[in-house]
Amino acid sequence: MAIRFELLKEAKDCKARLGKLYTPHGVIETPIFMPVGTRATVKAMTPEEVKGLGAQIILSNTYHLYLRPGHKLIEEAGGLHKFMNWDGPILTDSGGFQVFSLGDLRKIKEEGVEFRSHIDGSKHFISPEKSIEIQNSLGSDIMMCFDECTPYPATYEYAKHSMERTTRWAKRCKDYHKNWDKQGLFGIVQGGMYKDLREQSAKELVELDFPGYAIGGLSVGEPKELMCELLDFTTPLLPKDKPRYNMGVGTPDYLFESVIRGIDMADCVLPTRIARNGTALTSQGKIVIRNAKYAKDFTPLDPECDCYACTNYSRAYIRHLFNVDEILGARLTTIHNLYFLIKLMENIRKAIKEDRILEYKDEFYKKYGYNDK
Ligand SMILES: CCOC(=O)Nc1nc2cc3nc(NC)[nH]c3cc2c(=O)[nH]1
Ligand SMILES: [Zn+2]
Repeated sequence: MAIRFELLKEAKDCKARLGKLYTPHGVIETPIFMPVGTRATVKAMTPEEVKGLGAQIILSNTYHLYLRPGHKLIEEAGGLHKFMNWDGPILTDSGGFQVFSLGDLRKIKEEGVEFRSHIDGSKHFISPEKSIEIQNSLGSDIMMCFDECTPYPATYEYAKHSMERTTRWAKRCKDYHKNWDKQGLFGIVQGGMYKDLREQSAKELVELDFPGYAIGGLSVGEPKELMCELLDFTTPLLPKDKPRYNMGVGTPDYLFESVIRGIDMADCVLPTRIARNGTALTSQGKIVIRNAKYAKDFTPLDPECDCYACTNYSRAYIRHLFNVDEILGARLTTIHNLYFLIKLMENIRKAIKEDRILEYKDEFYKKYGYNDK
C-alpha cells in the first residue's frame, strides 16, 4: 500500500486529530499545511529552502504540468521528484480549479473535460483515465481523482448531477490506476452546499475504499460559516482511520477551523502568492510591508518569529527591496510566510498533543486580531 495513515490521538473537546501519513517518499505528521509548487517549483524557493523551513510535503498541479512542459517530458526526466530535485512526498492536484474557473473555456461531458489552454488557446481533452496517466507519469506519491469542483453557487440539480458524475469518474480513476504500491489515490467529496448530496458523495466514495479523502468544492467563495458547517457535517462521514484533506485552505483561521473539525491536510497558494506582492503574515496579523510606515522600522517582520528573514533583516530593508522591485524582497517574505504557516501547524500539533487546541486557537485569534464570534 503506497499510503498508510496512523491515527495517533483524537481531541476530547473537538474533532482535531494527530496522525502519521506514511508515503513512499517519507512520513508526514498531521495536521499538515502543504506548500503549493504549481509548476514544479514553490515559487522563489529552492527545494533545500522549502525543506529547511520544515515543509514535509508539497503540491504540484496536474493540468499545468501537462500543458507545460508535458507529463511525458517529466517522465523522461525520471519523474517529478527528480525533475524538480525534491525527494519528499508530492501530492498532485488538478490545478483544474484554475482551468475550471476559466468558465467558457471548457465543456464538461460524461467522457471528460474539453478545455482550451490558458496559455495558447489550444484545445485539450482530459478524462479520468488521462488524469491518472498524467499523474502516473509525474510519479506523485498522492494522486487526486478527476473531479468537477462544483461552482458556487450552484442549483441543487446542478450540484447533484455534477457530484454523481464525479463519483462515476472516481470509479473510472480507481479502475484505471495500476501501481497502487507506488501511488495513493484520494477521492474528492463534492455535493455543493447541500448536506444530503455531501452525504451521498461521501458514502459512494467510501464504498470505493480510497486510502484518503479530500473535501472538494469548498473555499470557492462561500461564506466561512458555510464552509465550517459543511466540514462539521462531512468529516464524520469519512473513515476516521483515513486522512482528510480540505482543498485550497490556507489562512490561519481557515486552518484552525478545519483542524478542529477533523481535517488532517490543507494546501493553499495564499502564503506564497501574497508574499510576492509584499504582504506578510505575522503573529499580530497581516502587514503590507511596502507601506511607507515601515520605511524606518528596523524591527523584524514578526518579533516572535525565528525564521531566516526575521533573524537577519528588518522591515525597513524588506520594504526597501519591494520599493525598488528587488527579487530578494519576494524571496524573504515567501520564506517568512511559509515558515509562519508551517510553524503554526507544528504548534497546532503540539496543542492537540497537550489537549489544549481550543485554548491555543483562542490565544492565537486574540493576538492575530481575529474577532472570533
Ligand atoms: C485531478 C485533481 O483534481 C482536483 O484537484 N480537484 C479539485 N481541486 C480543488 C482545488 C481547490 N482550491 C480551492 N480553493 C482555493 N477550492 C478547491 C476545490 C477543489 C476541488 O473541489 N477539486
Ligand atoms: Zn519570520
